[in-house]
Amino acid sequence: MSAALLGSPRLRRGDLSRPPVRIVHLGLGAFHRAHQAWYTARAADASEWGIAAFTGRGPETARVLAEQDGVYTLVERGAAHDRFEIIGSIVETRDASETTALRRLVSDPAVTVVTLTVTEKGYRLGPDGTLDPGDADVRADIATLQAASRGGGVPDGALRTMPARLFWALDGRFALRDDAIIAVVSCDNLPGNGAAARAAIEGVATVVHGSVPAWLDAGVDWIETSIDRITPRTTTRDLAIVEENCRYVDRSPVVTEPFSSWILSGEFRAARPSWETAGAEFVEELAPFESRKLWMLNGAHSLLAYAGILRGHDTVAGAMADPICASMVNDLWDLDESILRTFDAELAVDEYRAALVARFENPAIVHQLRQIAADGSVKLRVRIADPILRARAAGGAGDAGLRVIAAWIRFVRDELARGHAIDDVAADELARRAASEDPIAALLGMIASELADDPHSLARVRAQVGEGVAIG
Ligand SMILES: NC(=O)c1ccc[n+]([C@@H]2O[C@H](COP(=O)([O-])OP(=O)(O)OC[C@H]3O[C@@H](n4cnc5c(N)ncnc54)[C@H](O)[C@@H]3O)[C@@H](O)[C@H]2O)c1
Ligand SMILES: O=P(O)(O)OC[C@@H](O)[C@@H](O)[C@H](O)[C@H](O)CO
Repeated sequence: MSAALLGSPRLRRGDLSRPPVRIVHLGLGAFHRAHQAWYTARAADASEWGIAAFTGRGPETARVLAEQDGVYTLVERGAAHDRFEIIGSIVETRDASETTALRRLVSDPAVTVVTLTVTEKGYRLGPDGTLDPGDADVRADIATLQAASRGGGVPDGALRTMPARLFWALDGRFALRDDAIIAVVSCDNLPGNGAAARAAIEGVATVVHGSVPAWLDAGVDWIETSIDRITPRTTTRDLAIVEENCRYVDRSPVVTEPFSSWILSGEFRAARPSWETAGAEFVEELAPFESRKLWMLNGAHSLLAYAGILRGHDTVAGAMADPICASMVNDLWDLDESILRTFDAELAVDEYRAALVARFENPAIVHQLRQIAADGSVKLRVRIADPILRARAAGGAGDAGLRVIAAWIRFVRDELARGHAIDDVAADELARRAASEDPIAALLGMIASELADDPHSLARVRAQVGEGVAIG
């Protein structure tokens, strides 16, 4: 029976408890709801920790979830069957434009945690890891904040970027009490994501205040995390599956895989949920775990996205079933592994690798390659260039990684040749470089200038782009 014919009631909070707001989240997308909100809901002290979540760009998710009192269904999709769970940790949902409410909530002393999933590009950092002064939205936000510091206000909708919004909210908190410690927990796929969040806020604060405010480190704990749970975009078919199985209408369910991991590092001087009771791990040094995840999972995802699309595939599972793509993934993992094995940490690379194969091959998770392919100019630096550069420094060739960059260059050029718009935060710059005298060197330099300056890397990428056979 079609879901539309079932006439089921709308999902509501009902008897599910409503914990008080003590966490503010920025970036109310699918991943936050599959991951941090799920860990918070399963923690032993879940009844004490409610989340007020803000979208990043548009009001739709906040509006739809508000109609359901913030409650939604988490569909855990294994290869053989779905498991349905109602999550109630989000108790308030708001649009990104509501910065007055954001500042009020972050200023509440009961709130001691801010989490972030605003995408890699949402940090507005340049290649040197500091706030990008060339970003027009950043410049506009700084002008708004400077006007506010001269006595004006910041009307809702005036701030466009996460760094400015979070700065404005934290500045409000510390204007009231300078000892109100809070933790900012970045959950985006960036290496050193806590430091990245700090750099973004520092960049805004330094211009607006003329100096680094004391609260930046005295008041804020910048937590590093490695976050892992494959969460594709929800489809209309998923809404129907939820209604058919749960007999209620949920207009905003989230579908995710059974696997989940959250590794955190850093001191929380103020209170936080006991996420460890829900399976989160706390470690002294995060970097090795983060490299394992970003290089092996996200790096292979990007490989499958570009090589897979070039070879006519749509999804991760579809591309993994292609022996050429699967063999490229294996080669990339050999490269990653050769570096990870030199790290002083128990990384269980063999087990991680075997688990990744099963996760990527899960036929029930329909993860669109085009979703992963977006913003390659930002993502490849982290996922692919980093292991190549380390391999080159250790005397290796790094060819398996260079092949991924070659696939990306072919993808970009193919898309442009077909007249398609490239889904990338630097789409204009990509088009400019692709039309330059030496497009391969220019595009490679966008991922890492060191690779464009390295004769071996440039020659390999030229050859691999030219070969074409292996990737398309
Ligand atoms: N989906 C996953 O499997 C997964 C897994 C691990 C980590 N992550 C991290 O979470 C991020 C979000 O993933 P998702 O699946 O929730 O995506 P999504 O598209 O469902 O949600 C993204 C959220 O970020 C906001 N956003 C987008 N661009 C922004 C910008 N420029 N500035 C501020 N906010 C912006 C959106 O409005 C939305 O709230 C990823 O980019 C990644 O860093 C995702
Ligand atoms: O979310 P992005 O865009 O950074 O990357 C796309 C995928 O590689 C990513 O979402 C993975 O599914 C995720 O990181 C798994 O934990």
